[in-house]
Amino acid sequence: MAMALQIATFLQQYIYASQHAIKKDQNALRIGILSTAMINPAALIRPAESHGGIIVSAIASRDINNAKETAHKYGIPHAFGSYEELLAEPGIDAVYISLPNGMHAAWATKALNAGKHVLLEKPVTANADEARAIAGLAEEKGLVLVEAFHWQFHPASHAVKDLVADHKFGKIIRTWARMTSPAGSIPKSDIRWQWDLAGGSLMDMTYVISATRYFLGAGAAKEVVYATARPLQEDNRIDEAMDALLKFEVDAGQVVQSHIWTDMNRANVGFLIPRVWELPSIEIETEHAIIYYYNFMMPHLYHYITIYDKRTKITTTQKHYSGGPLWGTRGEKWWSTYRYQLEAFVDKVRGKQPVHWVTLESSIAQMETIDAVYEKSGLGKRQGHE
Ligand SMILES: NC(=O)C1=CN([C@@H]2O[C@H](COP(=O)(O)OP(=O)(O)OC[C@H]3O[C@@H](n4cnc5c(N)ncnc54)[C@H](OP(=O)(O)O)[C@@H]3O)[C@@H](O)[C@H]2O)C=CC1
Ligand SMILES: O=C1OC[C@@H](O)[C@H](O)[C@H]1O
Repeated sequence: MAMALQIATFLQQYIYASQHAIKKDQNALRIGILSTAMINPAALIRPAESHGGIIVSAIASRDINNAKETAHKYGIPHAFGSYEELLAEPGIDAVYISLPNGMHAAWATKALNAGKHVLLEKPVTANADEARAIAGLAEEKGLVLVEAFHWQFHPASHAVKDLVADHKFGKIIRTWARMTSPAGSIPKSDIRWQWDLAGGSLMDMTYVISATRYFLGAGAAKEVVYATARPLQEDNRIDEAMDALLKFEVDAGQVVQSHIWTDMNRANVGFLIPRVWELPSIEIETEHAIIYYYNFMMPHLYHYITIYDKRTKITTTQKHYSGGPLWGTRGEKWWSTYRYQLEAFVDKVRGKQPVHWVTLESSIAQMETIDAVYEKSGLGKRQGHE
């Protein structure tokens, strides 16, 4: 149901963000966008409307007409017919890269070399070698580079983290995370099905590993016990679905088993009914509780967190659309995950401590885990290109 969530977010953002458009600060950060990707309005353009500290000042496309059309539609002052031209523009402080996965590393490298801070779409690169290279470059240049794991910035995610962080319910025993899209919901021409663009279900639905690692507070998986890919009929190098069992080391040597499952072509019930209820979710079992976070990827639309206490056998439910352990009184109920992310990004570029951050170390561990799953499945690591 990932696409449906995306569409709902577009609507949510359209309604709320444009209603809350505010005047920009004099020294607002100027960000440019590389590509006219579908995700741009939800992830950056709309959220920026309600942030006084950032202006979307340029957009670049391989086709100048697309760039102009998008610029006109969203009131973006400058349009460029190539990504290089935007990067050469001295008035731009940062870029948002929403190119296909396989192009992330090459364009993040060019952007950093051009002196721009980078908000880079997930998955950060095609593989861990590329992630290490761009992380090293960002550090060398002293520029901000971050993987856009928007969901991690939402108050609901912090509330779940808080539930497991201090062993309130004992140690974590196991986790289970899934993300699926109904059969036929992603057109065959989509970048997600293209080997050359580092497509595949685990790459696109990388959230399942991100959520697992975030709640465990773990680095890269210690072991991939098994990884079973269901290859795409038209190209067996692409995983239409991936089912894997991983082992992560947490705390002092304790090992947790984590099941992850992605499916970009999830069979409908009786061939007809898309599983609309199957939103991205994670279950975390601890010694004393089972915690379930429903719709962790886009909690701003709808989510719930249930805590089943094994000792009392009572289930309680929580929802958090604002506030929480990290944001406190900052933020609004209508802020999307992307809006929270943008708040943190602007803070980081401005040298302020963001309430939460996706570190480069974490993005490298994320890609190491993805590489290991692909290797175990027999499909092999993904490759990047320009
Ligand atoms: N954070 C989130 O919630 C989401 C993140 N994503 C991530 O964002 C990225 C973009 O995804 P999505 O919006 O679906 O992408 P789209 O397919 O909509 O757009 C990709 C853009 O990349 C540019 N491009 C450059 N070279 C190519 C090529 N060879 N083939 C296709 N496009 C090319 C095109 O822009 P142009 O022609 O203008 O140059 C195109 O519009 C991915 O990395 C994806 O994982 C996607 C959806 C949600
Ligand atoms: O990041 C994403 O989030 C929403 C999904 O629709 C999409 O496939 C994925 O790229």
